[in-house]
Amino acid sequence: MTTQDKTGISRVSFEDLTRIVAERAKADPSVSYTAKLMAKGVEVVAKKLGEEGVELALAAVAGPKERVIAETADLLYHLAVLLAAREVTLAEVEAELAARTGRTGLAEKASRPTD
Ligand SMILES: N=c1c2ncn([C@@H]3O[C@H](COP(=O)(O)OP(=O)(O)OP(=O)(O)O)[C@@H](O)[C@H]3O)c2ncn1[C@@H]1O[C@H](COP(=O)(O)O)[C@@H](O)[C@H]1O
Repeated sequence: MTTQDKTGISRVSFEDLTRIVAERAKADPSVSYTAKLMAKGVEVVAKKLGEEGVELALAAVAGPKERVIAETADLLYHLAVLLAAREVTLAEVEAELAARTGRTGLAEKASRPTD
């Protein structure tokens, strides 16, 4: 699920991360942080997501770019865990995003050839 771009940099997409998290949620909590966190229940998962959000906000205001990147990765991971805990699929979120894009008409503009 890790891919490499043209410059050889390894990447994991958010979509792939949600798949990894969904898979690890079924693992033994003694070997998987994901399974251990999910076993604590949605309240703990939600609290963790809130903490990571605050950490990213603080880094954005006063931290170096590397810290913002690291805190964003933490936030995205914990968001993936929260979605798994609430059995929300990324496809459902993407459909909501598409509906919003449709409301602004930007989807039509993006696909229309330039004048
Ligand atoms: N992306 C992540 C990821 N980001 C952060 N973390 C963990 O999130 C935890 C939270 O960081 P904290 O500094 O708050 O740590 P902590 O105080 O020990 O955590 P708590 O006791 O408060 O829960 C750390 O233990 C990190 O290891 C992650 N754990 C897992 N993943 C991904 O999930 C996959 C599966 O992981 P396992 O479930 O552990 O197999 C991995 O291959 C990764 O791709």
